Amino acid sequence: MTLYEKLAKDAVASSDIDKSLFDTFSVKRGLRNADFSGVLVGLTTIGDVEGYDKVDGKLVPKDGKLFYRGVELKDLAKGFQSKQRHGFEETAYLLLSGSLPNTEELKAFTKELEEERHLPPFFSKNMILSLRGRDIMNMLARSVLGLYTADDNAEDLSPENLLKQAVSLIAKFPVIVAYSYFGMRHSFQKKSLVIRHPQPGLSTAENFLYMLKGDNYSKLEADLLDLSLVIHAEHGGGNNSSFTTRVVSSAQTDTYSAIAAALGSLKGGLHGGANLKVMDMMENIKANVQNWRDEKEIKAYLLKILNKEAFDNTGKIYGIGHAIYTNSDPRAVLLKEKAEALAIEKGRLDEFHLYAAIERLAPQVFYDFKGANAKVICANVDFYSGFVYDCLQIPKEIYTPIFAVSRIAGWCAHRIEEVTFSSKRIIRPAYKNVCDRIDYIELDNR
Ligand SMILES: CC(=O)SCCNC(=O)CCNC(=O)[C@H](O)C(C)(C)COP(=O)(O)OP(=O)(O)OC[C@H]1O[C@@H](n2cnc3c(N)ncnc32)[C@H](O)[C@@H]1OP(=O)(O)O
Ligand SMILES: O=C([O-])CC(=O)C(=O)O
Repeated sequence: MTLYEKLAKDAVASSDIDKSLFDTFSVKRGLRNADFSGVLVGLTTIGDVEGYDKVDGKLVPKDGKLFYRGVELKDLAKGFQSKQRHGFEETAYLLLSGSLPNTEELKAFTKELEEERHLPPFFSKNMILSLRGRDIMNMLARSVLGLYTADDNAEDLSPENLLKQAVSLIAKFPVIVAYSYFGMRHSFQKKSLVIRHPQPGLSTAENFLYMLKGDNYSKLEADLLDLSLVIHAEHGGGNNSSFTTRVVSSAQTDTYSAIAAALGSLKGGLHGGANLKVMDMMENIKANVQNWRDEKEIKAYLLKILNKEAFDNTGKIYGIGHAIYTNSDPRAVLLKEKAEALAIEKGRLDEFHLYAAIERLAPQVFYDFKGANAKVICANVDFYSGFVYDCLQIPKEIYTPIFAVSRIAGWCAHRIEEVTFSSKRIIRPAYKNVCDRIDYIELDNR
């Protein structure tokens, strides 16, 4: 046995905690109650996620709703779309400040974003030439930590400084992602290094597409990317990356440290990284299901996935299930509409129908698999987003980074709330230790 095989065997054995002890000590696994609702750990005024009603102490599933500072997401989207305007900038303003901007405020905020898009000169050069990386989320996190050095006021926790840092990061994220993508391609795929400077007068979504593809993008693509940025921007305080932001911020550390931690969380396959997992899973399903219209064959394959006999053998159907949503995730509903329109335009309806069949059949297979007490599950935001990006010919490597380009707005709002609110306290829950006490043994006697 090698050293690592031995260490791994011992670590696995000593990490194994009897599941029944969680009940014995009333510990909520994953901070979730037995009825699947989350343990209440904080108060916020930022995002609100509704997925069920509690009636006589029981959860009653319902269609999902999402609110940003009290405004329902679908009303927000309808508002700017009906005026043929991009909405990410006003969404970010709403999340950071607590209210929708008027025309003057939006203009000033947009101008500030425009100015803040430029990376420090030493930084672009260093990042592209030295920051070799195989994963854009990892490169983004390292870049964020690097920006600490470029900020003379990095440790200042005053609300005004936190807001300056927030606007700077919201502006810079798309630039860093685009440059990191080309840097990665250059280093590892021997492709050309393309650096396009952000252009004045373009929205966040347009600038991002411009930096990726030059002028080679359509209005439809820009509108869809803008919508995607709006719907991914915030999801309450309990989602894994926003909670990470709050936990780390509660220690009174700097913005760059907190955001780098949040990026690490979002990258995970059960959180923002699920959009990439969905694409890999769908490739696997497409290759293994002969007849995409045969529901029986699709169900049998989904069951194999749940049984850990197919795809990545984890037993997870990615893009399905949510901590709060039950009947539907409103973001998936919005994306599905767009995915269908795109599929028609791009001649990919067969694929779209396969997605729609999996969205419909996965919950049925899940209930049969789990039995009567299974939680009610539905497609989540990550289910259709990859398909939409693929139709827009956006490279796979930046699916999860696009989530970050958007969610940075929500993270910053949560950080500001956590650092600023008057009843704050460092977040420090308890862990019950269930290890037996043992005597220290001298090295020669072990
Ligand atoms: C932006 C976002 O983060 S959206 C979520 C993106 N993630 C995914 O799509 C990954 C697939 N989905 C999942 O893993 C889960 O549904 C989560 C992590 C999103 C939410 O999990 P929750 O439902 O809150 O909690 P939990 O993971 O305990 O689920 C309850 C049970 O249902 C199972 N389950 C839930 N969703 C799925 C799924 N998609 N596939 C297989 N099993 C699932 C869990 O394994 C768990 O089983 P257990 O009680 O035997 O341990
Ligand atoms: O709320 C969650 O647990 C995950 C999620 O959908 C998000 O962060 O957008």
